[in-house]
Parts: sequence; structure tokens; C-alpha cells
Amino acid sequence: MDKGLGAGIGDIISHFQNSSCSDGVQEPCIWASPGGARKIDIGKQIFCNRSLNMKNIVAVGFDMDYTLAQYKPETFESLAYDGTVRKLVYDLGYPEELLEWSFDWKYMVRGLVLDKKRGNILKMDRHKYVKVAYHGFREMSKEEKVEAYGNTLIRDAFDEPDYALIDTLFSLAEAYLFAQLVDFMDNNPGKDSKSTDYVRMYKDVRAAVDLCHRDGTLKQMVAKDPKTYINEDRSIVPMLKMLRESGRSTFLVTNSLWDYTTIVMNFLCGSHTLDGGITCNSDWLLYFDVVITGSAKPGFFHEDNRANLFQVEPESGMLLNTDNGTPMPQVGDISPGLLLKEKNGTCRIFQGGSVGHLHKLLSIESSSQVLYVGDHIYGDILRSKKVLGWRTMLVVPELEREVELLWELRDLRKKLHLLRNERDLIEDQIHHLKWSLKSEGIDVDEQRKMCTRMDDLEYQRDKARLSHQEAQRECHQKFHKVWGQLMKTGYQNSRFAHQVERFACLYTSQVSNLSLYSPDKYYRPSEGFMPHEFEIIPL
Ligand SMILES: Nc1nc2c(ncn2[C@@H]2O[C@H](COP(=O)(O)O)[C@@H](O)[C@H]2O)c(=O)[nH]1
Ligand SMILES: [Mg+2]
Repeated sequence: MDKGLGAGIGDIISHFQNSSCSDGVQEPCIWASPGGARKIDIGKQIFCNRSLNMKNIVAVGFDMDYTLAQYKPETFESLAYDGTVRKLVYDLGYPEELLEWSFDWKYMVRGLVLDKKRGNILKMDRHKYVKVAYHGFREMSKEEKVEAYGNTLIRDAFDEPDYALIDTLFSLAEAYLFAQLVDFMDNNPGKDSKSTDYVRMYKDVRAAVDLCHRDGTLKQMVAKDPKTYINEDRSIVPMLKMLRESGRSTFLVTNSLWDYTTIVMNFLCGSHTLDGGITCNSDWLLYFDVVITGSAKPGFFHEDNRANLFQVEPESGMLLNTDNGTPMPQVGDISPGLLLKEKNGTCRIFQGGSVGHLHKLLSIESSSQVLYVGDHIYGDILRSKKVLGWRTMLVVPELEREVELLWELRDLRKKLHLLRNERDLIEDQIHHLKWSLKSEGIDVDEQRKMCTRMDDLEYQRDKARLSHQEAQRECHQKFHKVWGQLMKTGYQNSRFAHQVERFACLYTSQVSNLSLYSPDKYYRPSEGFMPHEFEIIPL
């Protein structure tokens, strides 16, 4: 099988090479360029859960943070971690030794669930069965897992308020800190009056992280030196240009406010000086018809949302009232400079409002004409698709490595499959032999033979079980030493994968992968199979 065919999209294949320029940033090779329309590397393909014909899409919208702007977790999440620790110590009275702790940004992954009451971190499958569980950083035994989560009669929803979902990359630092604090509290019961009050501890961490996002702890640092915290992606501008040239409107809806948005967007779309610096201006606005900042997603997507829509004056950041998006003259002494000029073709910048406003601004007739690209299942994707009927694309940066590993480990995974079959076969033989031994009329000699056969089968079963478990562990750890494959838990899809499947029409590793496909592409899902079909339909 060709590595490039894995997506089921079936594009014309030939190896796609990205070229790097002298500063290490990859040069774009977009679909519309003379060298474009080539084979797409498996890690950069767009995967399809639900058919989507781009010809029916009239507007393509983008989330900003962790979608257009891919933060570098090693620096950005470390910043969040350090800021949170300092707030816990200096504002909330946590012990000073927390200041000496360090953050392993690779440890936590998306899709995990924090059990606030028990101090556990869980990975579950699509049926919400807990498959991997840690108390702090200690792996829980099978018995502990069954005791806490094994009662199938009282099925837990694993939702707020008792659980917290790690469904955005912004949450990796808080999940890690929570695990550290659980261990710390367990090992030092006398050191803190909160003792094992994990719920309270989680609340403190959450409040401190929240404050880091609001008080400038993170944004000031990013604004000073975006290159340290955000990956450059030179395909974003060509992608936006191609979409616009194909006749689509483009828009941005972000929860970030204008002051921060314009800095990040300048970094991503603005021109760079010869020494690698950024020139800050409003040129990036040319790539969008409408920009909505401070959108307060997911509330933005509620149809009954009555939030006011303000126009943003780009130079000053000043907010002006609008009448549902139409500029309103100010009563009294109107400073002419504050009346926004509505030049034809210029981007309109707003704060707040709701999806109704956006539809009106873009003259959207049917919500199915909108494709929205985001990184957050709950904030960007679930509500926009489920309630509104927008078409959606989820950005999952982890996917690039995951699909490449799947390819590299295909022999190990084949071996796993064979070992599972071998175990099942031996177990069936043992069961049958046990029943046979109960039958009447078996003479002693026959019985002895059957017992010897049973010993032999049991030996084979133990050997096969051990080999299978070892191969399983090896495969699990190749993906992630603790949590394994992002999209799987054992043989089942993970809870995260299940959500991706249900709510994202498309999913891919980077937003700019859109630039590798025709803007009129008809995305089609691969055929889905029920278990009974696998044996019959040759794959
Ligand atoms: N107040 C909080 N803000 C947060 C938190 N986590 C992330 N954020 C901010 O949200 C936006 C996300 O923007 P979008 O483009 O993805 O819509 C960004 O400004 C983050 O800083 C939080 O826990 N509290
Ligand atoms: Mg985002």
C-alpha cells in the first residue's frame, strides 16, 4: 500500500516535498502554484468524516489561537505553567517549593479527563470506559480502576462539575500542575490545610490559569517576541489568497481581543523585515472580509445570543456602537475621526455579537454554506456544527506524528493482530476441552491425554498472552509513553477520536493544509465498515 493512500481521499500520488528556506521555515507549495496539486504527505492530508463539497461553501472562517496561530507548547505552555505556579504561591498561599517544580510539556495530551474529586487523570474509550488511569503520576492498578470506575450500572457522564476535560492544548499546563499537586498533597499531608481537597486545589489552579490569560502574563510576553511562542507558517497567506480568489469570503472569529489579535495576525500574515522582525500594520486585514474579536465562543454560536456587536477602530482599538453591524453616528459631539470609513472591499472589524450578526455581514443564506476551522471541539466545533449546521474542520497538530507513526508501526500492528487471534484461538480450545472433560463416558486413559493437552494449551496461552501484552505495551509506548495513541484506547477509538468523528466534518494537522487542496475539492469519507463486514469485504 502506498503511504499516501491512507486517508481514503484518494488523491493523485507522488511524493510531496516541502522545501525549507535558509531560516528553517518551510516555503509554501500551494495547490494553485505551478508545482502544486501533487501528492500530499500523509501527515498533511485532510481527513473526511462527512462529505463536504467545497463548491457549496461560500464563506470560510478561522479561529485564531491554536488554529491559525500554532503556539509552541514548549515555550507557550511553559509560560502558562510558570505564571500559574507564581500565582498559586504569591496570591493563593501555596508553599514556596512549588517555585522549584518544572514542567514536562510532553506529558499531558488532549482528550484526557481530570477527576477533580479523586485526584485522577483518565483516558477513556468512546464508550466512556476508563482504560488508562493515574492518581497524580502513579499508575492505578486494575483493581483500583474497577473500584473507582467499574460500576457499569451507575454510568458516570464524566462531565463538569466533577470532571474537567482536557480538550484544548491550552489545558496541558494546568493538567500537569494538577497531577503534581495531587502527588504533593498525598506526600505532605500536613503541609497544607487543604490536605487532600483535590477539588479545591483544581479550582485554584483553574483560577490562576484563567488569570494568566486575562492579566497579560501570557499575552505581553507573546506580543514582545511572537517568534519564540508561535510557529511561523508561510502557507497561511497563500491559502487565504487562494480561497478569496476562488470567490469565497473569509472571516476570523476569535475569543482574543483586538489588541492581541492584530499582533498575532501581523506575525502570521504581515511582512517580515530583512532581519526577521515584524512590521506592524493593518495589511493582514486585506485577507478577511470580517474579523470578530472577543467573540465569547461557544456562546457566540447560540441563536438566542443577544450580545451587542461593536465596531473596532483599528488604530486606537476603540469600540463604537453599531446597529446590528451598521455603523451608528454617535450622538452629540462626533469626532469625524471616529466614524469608520466603509471603503468597498475593506475588512470590517468587530467585537462581540453573535452568529446572526456574522451571517448578516457576510450575506449568508444558509448556515451549511459556511466552513469554520478551529482547534477546540467544544468552543469551535461542537456547537457550530450541531446547533448551527456550519460545516467544520478541526485542527489536530498531534495528528501529523500520529499518522506517521501508524505507518512506521504497521508491521508491529499486524503482529499485534495476529497475536490477538492466536490468543483467542487457544482460549477457545481450552474452553472446549474443559467442557469435553465434563462429558460422561470418557475413560481414564483418554482423560489423562486430555489433561496433558490442557496443560500444553495453558502453557501456550500464557506464552501468547505475554507476547501479546509485550507487543501492546511496545506499541502503546511508541505513541506516548504514558497515554498511548491519541485516537485509540486498546482496540476502541478513544473518547477524543469519537468526538472528532461525530463533530468534525474534516480534520487535519495544520490549518494551512487547506492550501494543498483545490478550493473546489469534494471531500468524501472512506466507506465505514461494521464489524460483520470486515470478514467478508476484502480490504
Ligand atoms: N480567560 C481565559 N482565557 C483563555 C483560557 N484559555 C484560553 N484562553 C484565551 O482564549 C482565547 C482563545 O482564542 P481563540 O482564537 O482560540 O478563540 C485566547 O485569547 C486565549 O488566551 C482560560 O482558561 N481563561
Ligand atoms: Mg482556538
